[in-house]
Amino acid sequence: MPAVRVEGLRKRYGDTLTVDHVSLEVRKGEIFGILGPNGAGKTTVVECIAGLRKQDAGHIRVGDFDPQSQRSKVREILGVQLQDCKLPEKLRVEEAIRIFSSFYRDPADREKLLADVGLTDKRQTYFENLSGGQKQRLSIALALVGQPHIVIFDELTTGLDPEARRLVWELVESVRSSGVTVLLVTHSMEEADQLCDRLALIDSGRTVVCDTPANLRAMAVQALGRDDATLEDAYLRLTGKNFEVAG
Ligand SMILES: Nc1ncnc2c1ncn2[C@@H]1O[C@H](COP(=O)(O)OP(=O)(O)OP(=O)(O)O)[C@@H](O)[C@H]1O
Repeated sequence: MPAVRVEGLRKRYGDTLTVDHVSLEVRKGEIFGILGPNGAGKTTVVECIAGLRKQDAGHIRVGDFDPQSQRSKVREILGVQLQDCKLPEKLRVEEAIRIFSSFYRDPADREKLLADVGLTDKRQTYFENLSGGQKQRLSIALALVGQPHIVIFDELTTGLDPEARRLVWELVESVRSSGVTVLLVTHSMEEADQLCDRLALIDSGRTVVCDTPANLRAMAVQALGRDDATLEDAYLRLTGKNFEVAG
């Protein structure tokens, strides 16, 4: 059984069809990327997967469960870090982890979690005084506090400097090594190429292709006759659009 299965997902906001027939399958134990430009509909897809939005059409399964009708079951196996995690400014790191732990029957060990995300020495620090990278590492800890089997990370590294981004990438790798399936939303080609085992390329609310970064690059190499073809070239080839302006 796949970790997550999405078939023919559609979601409309008013008159706009934001997600139009997105289908994808996330295998257990992989880092699966949803890659697309800003506004492509990536967040809407993962919000439907998490049961935070109701789709207009299509089927979603998280493990064996339907996020709409079995939301509490899905909450037991799915951890979510959504874009722009904002906590009260005067909340300390360890208070945030304690509060989130209280939502779960069998929460993770709080000391281990702090150590795993490299925030043990920041436990007494207010949220407002954390750096961007530390805030993102805290948001990863909060997504993992319920010991999920699958975790969604949405735009984890946007705005981080290269060093902070590298630390977050290492953390994502170690989350996967611990046996958790990762569904990663990103608009960074580099991040997708670096971290993901497989990707769904999303363009204007549609899945263009699902494949490994290496296969997508190989496709672009063959199509363009250039050995240095990149994921970006593959995107351009598949959509006819430049990634930066496609959303
Ligand atoms: N609640 C809403 N009501 C109306 N329109 C919305 C709503 N949420 C998102 N949209 C619109 O749907 C489109 C897709 O948004 P979404 O956040 O899913 O895209 P995204 O690919 O995650 O983009 P980004 O990378 O910028 O976060 C955008 O045009 C956005 O403005």
